Amino acid sequence: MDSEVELENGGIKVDGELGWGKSLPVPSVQEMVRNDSEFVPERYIQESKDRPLDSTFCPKFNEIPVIDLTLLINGDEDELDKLDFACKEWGFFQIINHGVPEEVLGEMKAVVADFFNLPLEEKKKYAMAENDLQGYGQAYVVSEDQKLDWGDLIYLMTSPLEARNMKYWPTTLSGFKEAVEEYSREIERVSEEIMASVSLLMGMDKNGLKRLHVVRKQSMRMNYYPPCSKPDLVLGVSPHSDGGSITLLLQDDDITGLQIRYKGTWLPVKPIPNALVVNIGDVVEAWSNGMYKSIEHRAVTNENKARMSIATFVIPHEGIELGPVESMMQDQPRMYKTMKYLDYIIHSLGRKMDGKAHTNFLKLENKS
Ligand SMILES: O=C(O)CCC(=O)C(=O)O
Ligand SMILES: [Fe+2]
Repeated sequence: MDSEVELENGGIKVDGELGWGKSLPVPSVQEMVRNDSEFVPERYIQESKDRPLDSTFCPKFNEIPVIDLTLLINGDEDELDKLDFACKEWGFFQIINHGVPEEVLGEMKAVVADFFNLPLEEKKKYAMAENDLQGYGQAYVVSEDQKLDWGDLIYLMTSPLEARNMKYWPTTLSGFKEAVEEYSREIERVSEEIMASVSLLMGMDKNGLKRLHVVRKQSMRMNYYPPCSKPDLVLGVSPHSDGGSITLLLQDDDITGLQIRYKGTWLPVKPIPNALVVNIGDVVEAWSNGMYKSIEHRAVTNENKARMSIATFVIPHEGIELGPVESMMQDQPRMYKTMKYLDYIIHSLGRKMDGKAHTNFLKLENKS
């Protein structure tokens, strides 16, 4: 099948290929800052309502739950209850005792830093092509006058092997491929453990979520946020929710940048060294009939220091029919439609991220 689908952003999706959308080319923020560390062009200055509030305005420093993965694996009921609460109330939690060796985390951060430290000409060899979201560049840029994020990224499909496009992998960079592969395997194990517990909580056997994916895919978005002379006016990543099933984020230990929308206010997620931040994506929100929420989040920048983060997305096969599972419709009515996941991806990728707006597409009318 190779029917073409026109995207709102002007890209063309050919069914059966991986190019699901495209993002317009934008300048490298890192390069801009290297040339002039003071200047912030108009295109990066957010409308007043979207600007990060000064952190001293944050009403209360609530902390997202911390889950001990080893306890969870050992069948600890209290930890499972904590996970249930974390998924319902927060959609976000940090995991500790996850068993990923510190060296693997360290290597991963080091190769990502090495990549962004390459000269621009070198990085451009891995630039996103037309009609592709993999590679070095930006995501969700669909018009010339939309506000831009203060960051650069490289996005790669990491698993399964056939989904990789090695032309975007900086394989000449010593140790990059090895570090990504090792980290990818570890994250796969950790995500399976989390999904096994979430499956139980959703009234399925522990392989329930695994089966629903049909084929589990994994991709990584490696973000680099240069320092910004006006951090109160820009955003590193605009508000969005993640379109996969779950996301596992590795972030710098010493710089707070990630914020989640919690009861209408933006709360910072304070890094715990060597922990992973996990969040529920749109797919689990739909499967759980809205019980577990895919929470809106964003990243802010820092005046003095660059920040890096590595988001690993677990994604089901694009051919699945996405909709609530039976066990989640016993005590409450169906809140979400059933739709082909590919149609949802095309819908989400074809527009600028606007918080959670795109997930309304998944909901039945009049259900919010
Ligand atoms: O940098 C961060 O903390 C957030 C990144 C993120 O949300 C993403 O890549 O989807
Ligand atoms: Fe995200």
